[in-house]
Amino acid sequence: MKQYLDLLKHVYENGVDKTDRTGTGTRSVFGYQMRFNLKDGFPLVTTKKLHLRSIIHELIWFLQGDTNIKYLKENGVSIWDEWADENGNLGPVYGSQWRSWPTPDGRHIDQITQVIEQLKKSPDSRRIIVSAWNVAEIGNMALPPCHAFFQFYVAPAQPEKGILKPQLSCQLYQRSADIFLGVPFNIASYALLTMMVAQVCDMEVGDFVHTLGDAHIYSNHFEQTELQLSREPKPLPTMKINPDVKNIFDFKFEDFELQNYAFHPHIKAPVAV
Ligand SMILES: Nc1nc(=O)c2c([nH]1)NC[C@@H]1CN(c3ccc(C(=O)N[C@@H](CCC(=O)O)C(=O)O)cc3)CN21
Ligand SMILES: O=c1ccn([C@H]2C[C@H](O)[C@@H](COP(=O)(O)O)O2)c(=O)[nH]1
Repeated sequence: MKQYLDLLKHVYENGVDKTDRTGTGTRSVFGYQMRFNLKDGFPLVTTKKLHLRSIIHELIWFLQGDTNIKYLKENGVSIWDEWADENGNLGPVYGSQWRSWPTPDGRHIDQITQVIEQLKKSPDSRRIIVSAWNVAEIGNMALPPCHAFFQFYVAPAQPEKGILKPQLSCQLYQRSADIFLGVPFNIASYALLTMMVAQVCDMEVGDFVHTLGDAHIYSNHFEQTELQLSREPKPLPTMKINPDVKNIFDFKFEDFELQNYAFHPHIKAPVAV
């Protein structure tokens, strides 16, 4: 995960100190891009232990179109607790926009189903996009989407190079990035989503391209950042997905198995609310 450590170091050493909505204070740069070839292994940060359980459950929860934290709580995931109302609701956040974006004439668009159909029928399309940034609904969301907009790209098979199937890449635009806590989750989540989409479309994986807007380290994560930068990254683990799942909405927690994850000890950090 050199790419991630390079980002952390770049912002820590070159960012500008800036106030922010949470009142914590950040060091920040505007505009940064990372690229992960998903054939090189599963991009899970190794310089601190990451809680993949939370990441997998959160992704399944998004894909079910769910926006209430009940499912997460039932599965021991607490990362969204601070933002939910007394009934566990977050408003029309990711799951709602991904699966049922409301149209002015009263219909709902399932962007995930549309993207899978596009990938199967017209993989050359330059319009294979999911947007969570629904301007009209932002005011009703507990938090405006951070990972706001993503696009898929298919490179055709190249049998002469031994690439027998089309290769699926995904690029995400993340408008605001909490580099110490959020970004390791976001990288793993979109890497996994790309693998899942590739499997149900019978494609190989290509790259995950991660483009950041305001990329920041909170000032109460500086000590943790120095500790993490002092550590040597370890080889990437491998993610095995149950090959029998052919529908993107059928994936269950048990369908994922992480192998050979070598990591440094977990580093605790407070989340800015
Ligand atoms: N400031 C901030 N950073 C974020 O990354 C973030 C938000 N707010 N608000 C909405 C979601 C919630 N996300 C979160 C929230 C908490 C952790 C966190 O505390 N992670 C710990 C423990 C993980 C666990 O309990 O599974 C970590 O060490 O990674 C991570 C992502 C990502 N988002
Ligand atoms: O998936 C996520 C969700 C949230 N974040 C971070 C980025 C910011 O630190 C906060 C959101 O605050 P805003 O004032 O709305 O930008 O949450 C993340 O990194 N990844």
